[in-house]
Amino acid sequence: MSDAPLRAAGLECIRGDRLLFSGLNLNLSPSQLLQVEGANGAGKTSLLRVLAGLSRPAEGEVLWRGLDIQHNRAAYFTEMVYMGHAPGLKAELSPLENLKVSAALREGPADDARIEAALTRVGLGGFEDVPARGLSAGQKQRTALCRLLLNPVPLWILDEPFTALDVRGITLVRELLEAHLAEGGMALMTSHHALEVRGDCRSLNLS
Ligand SMILES: Nc1ncnc2c1ncn2[C@@H]1O[C@H](COP(=O)(O)OP(=O)(O)OP(=O)(O)O)[C@@H](O)[C@H]1O
Repeated sequence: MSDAPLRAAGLECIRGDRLLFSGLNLNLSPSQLLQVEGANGAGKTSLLRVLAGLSRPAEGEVLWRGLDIQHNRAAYFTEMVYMGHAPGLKAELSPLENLKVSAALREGPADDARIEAALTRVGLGGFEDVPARGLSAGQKQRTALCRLLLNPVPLWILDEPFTALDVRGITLVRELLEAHLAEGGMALMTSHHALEVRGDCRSLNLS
């Protein structure tokens, strides 16, 4: 049996009256990236939500370090970050405030200097105090990416992380992924962009 930290076996997913996939197995080991590919509507987001423990499969199980994530959600959520389609920011709060709130919800109060350094790293120096409703789509996405820097966890699950990003933003995500893999992290990702990431990269096609 594989000793990969993330293992899924026999996954089946049905949305409405459509069977999206069945009998799906996957493993993810340290320093690996798995890119989930497929046409619009193939079930990529549905699969990522199941792997993140946000929805339940019709059949099968997802194991994290050998334990079913549905029965060990609290432990799983301390070791995994999920970034969905939407950046998930409160419109009236600034990037600094949004990140303080999300850090406080996860690992306790965060220090401003660390958050400001992360915002600078993602190219948002000078925008720390602008309410999120006044940011562009790409700037909101960059704010969301800061969560990866501020909350170092082994597993990233990223649904379309390049949404709204310009060329430099796409390079930034690639660099973050490469550093994460080099440190032994794991990542699952969907993307319609072809992306060359240095490291152990695999793909799973749902079409
Ligand atoms: N809440 C829902 N209720 C019913 N069907 C849904 C729901 N959400 C998604 N679906 C259906 O499930 C299928 C897969 O959707 P999903 O979002 O997983 O696809 P995707 O591969 O991520 O697509 P895209 O590339 O467009 O983001 C689609 O046919 C969609 O219509």
